[in-house]
Amino acid sequence: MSGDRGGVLSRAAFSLMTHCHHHHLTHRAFLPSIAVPIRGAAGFATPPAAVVMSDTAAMQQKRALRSRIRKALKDFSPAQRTQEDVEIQNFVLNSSWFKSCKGLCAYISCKSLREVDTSRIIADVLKNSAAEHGLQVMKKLYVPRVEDKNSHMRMLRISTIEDLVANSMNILEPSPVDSDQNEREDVLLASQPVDLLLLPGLAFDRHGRRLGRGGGYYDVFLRKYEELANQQNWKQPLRVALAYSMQIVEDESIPMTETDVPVDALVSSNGVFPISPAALERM
Ligand SMILES: Nc1nc2c(c(=O)[nH]1)N(C=O)[C@@H](CNc1ccc(C(=O)N[C@@H](CCC(=O)O)C(=O)O)cc1)CN2
Ligand SMILES: Nc1ncnc2c1ncn2[C@@H]1O[C@H](COP(=O)(O)OP(=O)(O)OP(=O)(O)O)[C@@H](O)[C@H]1O
Repeated sequence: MSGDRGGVLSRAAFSLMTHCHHHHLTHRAFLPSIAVPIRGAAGFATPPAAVVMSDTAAMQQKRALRSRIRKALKDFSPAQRTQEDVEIQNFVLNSSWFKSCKGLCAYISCKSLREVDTSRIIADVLKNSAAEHGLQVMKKLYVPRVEDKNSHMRMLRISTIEDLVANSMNILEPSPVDSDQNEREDVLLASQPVDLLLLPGLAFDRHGRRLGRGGGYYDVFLRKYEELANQQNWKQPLRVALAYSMQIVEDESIPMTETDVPVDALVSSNGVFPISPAALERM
């Protein structure tokens, strides 16, 4: 840590780091030395009170960071964006944790929001000819549908790209019922767990902190799913965020508030960066 510029947050981050040195990060050659797990093996540690800066200060800092990243994304050259889209999706598609996953939640990327493209990943999951799948069972895929403005989003199961319709924000999302008028399965009501969550966001850091678009949709969903998995005695799914290199920011830039849920790993055009102990074990 360089000095104490960040005040409370910086000291808190340092104390978190010193608690986590027993994870042998040096064994992972591809992991940058600054990537340090921020929670214990039991799950996400609620940060001590001192870690949480005043909520209004945090909100202002988040707002400023959002507009900085939005601007950078606007200025990102289409050619470079496309290149990173290809590389990021290749890292996911070629990974053992993706190949072996039986169920996942993923976002349907939106071009105008300049989100990391997920179309090849979605297409891969939904490809359904027996020849392509061999003996593998099809992965169950759940994608977001916004239900109301109160940070309420459901993850509904789709089986073809045709299940998606554009919403008022021009994001593709599943219709609530399928072509047979059956309710789609909600991942929070499913009898089987998912093992992977592919997450969007505006900014991320090497500790797994994540800044979303400010709706709280994902934070609320991630909490609910964590609770469900705990109740059911399921293994927690890996929370993996997809990020353009410009979306990965320095350590002190993303303030964490009480409701923020960190991610287990990042995938950027530079590779897969496991962060949490669960990620280090499984990736
Ligand atoms: N592809 C995708 N689907 C998703 C999300 C997402 O981030 N990406 N969501 C994750 O929450 C939910 C939808 N939430 C959203 C929240 C804000 C905006 C949006 O257009 N924000 C504008 C600014 C709007 C404003 O503040 O006036 C922006 O970020 O530029 C879009 C979706 C569910 N589905
Ligand atoms: N678990 C929760 N329960 C209730 N409100 C929440 C929860 N999580 C977040 N919120 C609220 O949602 C709003 C947006 O939060 P925040 O700025 O952290 O969202 P974000 O991380 O950018 O968005 P997202 O999670 O959708 O990507 C805040 O007002 C926050 O209090």
